[in-house]
Amino acid sequence: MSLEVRDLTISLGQRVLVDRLSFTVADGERFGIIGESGSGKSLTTLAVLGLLPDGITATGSIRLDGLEIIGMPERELARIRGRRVGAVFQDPQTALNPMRRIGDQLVEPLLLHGLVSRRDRPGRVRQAVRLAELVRLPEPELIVERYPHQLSGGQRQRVGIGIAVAASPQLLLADEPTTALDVTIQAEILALFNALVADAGASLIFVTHDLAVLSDVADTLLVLAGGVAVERGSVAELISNPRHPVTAGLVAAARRTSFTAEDVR
Ligand SMILES: Nc1ncnc2c1ncn2[C@@H]1O[C@H](COP(=O)(O)OP(=O)(O)OP(=O)(O)O)[C@@H](O)[C@H]1O
Repeated sequence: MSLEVRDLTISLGQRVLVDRLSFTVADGERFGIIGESGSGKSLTTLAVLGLLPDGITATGSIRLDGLEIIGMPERELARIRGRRVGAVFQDPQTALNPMRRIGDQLVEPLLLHGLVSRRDRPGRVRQAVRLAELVRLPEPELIVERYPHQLSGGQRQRVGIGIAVAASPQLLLADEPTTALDVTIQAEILALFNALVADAGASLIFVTHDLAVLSDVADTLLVLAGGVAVERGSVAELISNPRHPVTAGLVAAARRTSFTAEDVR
């Protein structure tokens, strides 16, 4: 799945929140969007999903395999979300429904897109267990019967990822999916993203404020500041030779926290 964003401008009335942003994500590419809080990362990913909050508008062009997302009617957007583009957000606690079993939530996208029948209970259970296995949840047959509060934070995020990849989308959007997790769990989840996109041949857009995280899951990087793209390039290149002060600040912050010895050499 390729994504082509051209002159994307996101506004709230007269206030421009994202200003003429352009980037391309090739088929199978792992693309990172990084920037400080308020730089426009989340609005950019929401625009790709056609999910901007009420009152916020987008102009320009967002093409998914040539299909224009901006101005697309809601019914058509609903056919794309979950099916062609999967999304994982920061907080698995609020993304999951506390009242529904894990298995039911995992298969929801399959039901929504007609890939399994609501009447086919054995089929639904099989699919739920398959997805639990895919995201490496322990005891898949048992865990699909549980409720979100019975899982750890890392396990809940695995469920969130399972839901995102359930209908085999060819583009996966991840907005700070590891920010709420502690560092060891974070590393496991990043490894899972890498394995899933490699196995599916899917493209990944990974959004974060933490360059150390991106060095593990992205090849190419776009740096946003105040709604504007200030720098772009390969992750290795930007880490070793940041040109914009914002990028240099992100490199310094990552060095202080969790770069491995290999990254900072
Ligand atoms: N629903 C909204 N109403 C008004 N302004 C908004 C809304 N959502 C975002 N903004 C504004 O748009 C700008 C970009 O926000 P966005 O959430 O995309 O930033 P971000 O880089 O994802 O930050 P964070 O890492 O804190 O989520 C910010 O100035 C923010 O205040």
